[in-house]
Amino acid sequence: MAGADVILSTTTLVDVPRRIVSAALPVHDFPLLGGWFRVVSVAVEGWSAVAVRGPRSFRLAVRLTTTPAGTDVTCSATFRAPGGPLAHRSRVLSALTSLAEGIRTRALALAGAPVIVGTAIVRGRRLLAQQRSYPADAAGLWELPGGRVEPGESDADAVVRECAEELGVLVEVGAPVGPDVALPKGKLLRIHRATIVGDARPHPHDHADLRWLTAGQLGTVPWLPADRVLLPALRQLLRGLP
Ligand SMILES: Nc1nc2c([nH]c(=O)n2[C@H]2C[C@H](O)[C@@H](COP(=O)(O)OP(=O)(O)OP(=O)(O)O)O2)c(=O)[nH]1
Repeated sequence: MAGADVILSTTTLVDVPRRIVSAALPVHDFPLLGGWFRVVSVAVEGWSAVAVRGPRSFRLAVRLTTTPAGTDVTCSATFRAPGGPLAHRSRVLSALTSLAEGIRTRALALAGAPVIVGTAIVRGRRLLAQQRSYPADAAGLWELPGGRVEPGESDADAVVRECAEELGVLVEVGAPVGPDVALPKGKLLRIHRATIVGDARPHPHDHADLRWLTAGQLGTVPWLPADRVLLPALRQLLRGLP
């Protein structure tokens, strides 16, 4: 018997801004309900994953909604239940609750995390990427200009300072791009859009190379792992430019 599609969901309030809760969503394959799930999209508004091993025809989605008290995390599952809608209800609901609890715990930890700002500098429908020269495990990989937000600085102050130090240019800082992304050692990566003031040319002060990449070229360089999560948002940014 094929059974009907069943949708179950739970909502949990997390007292943390949505941009930070989005960094708490799993981005690698993870186990749930006796199987493994693969993340297929991550955005500030939420996330979706499909079963790749175990419970086939199973989709999970997390929707993040800003509320006056923080962020509502709604976890939902869509699946085929051969025994009818009630057959797996309590097991699925408890898995959704544990998914939400994991997100909540990580989001609360990330709320106090040091922020690393990255800068999406765009010019003529191209994005400026830079190649790291150190440490050994990151040398040769690509990232966006930026660095740690120092005590007392705003994100925008840190973007301006880092772009001056790393590239020798003055930038005008715009809105955040894509979701925040959790980094190793409990840090948080947040990308801001920016444009170079005037027609100054950036020079790599402590990086191996710089490149201006079109949306179609973004996948042609090896990025740091966290930046790979951001490629869809960066592509969308470039494709949406006038
Ligand atoms: N600037 C930047 N850092 C990134 C990106 N993606 C990513 O994972 N990171 C990581 C690499 C580093 O571990 C960390 C940046 O921290 P940092 O600025 O304090 O450290 P750093 O290694 O560049 O060294 P330094 O400035 O202390 O010399 O963030 C990105 O796109 N831009």
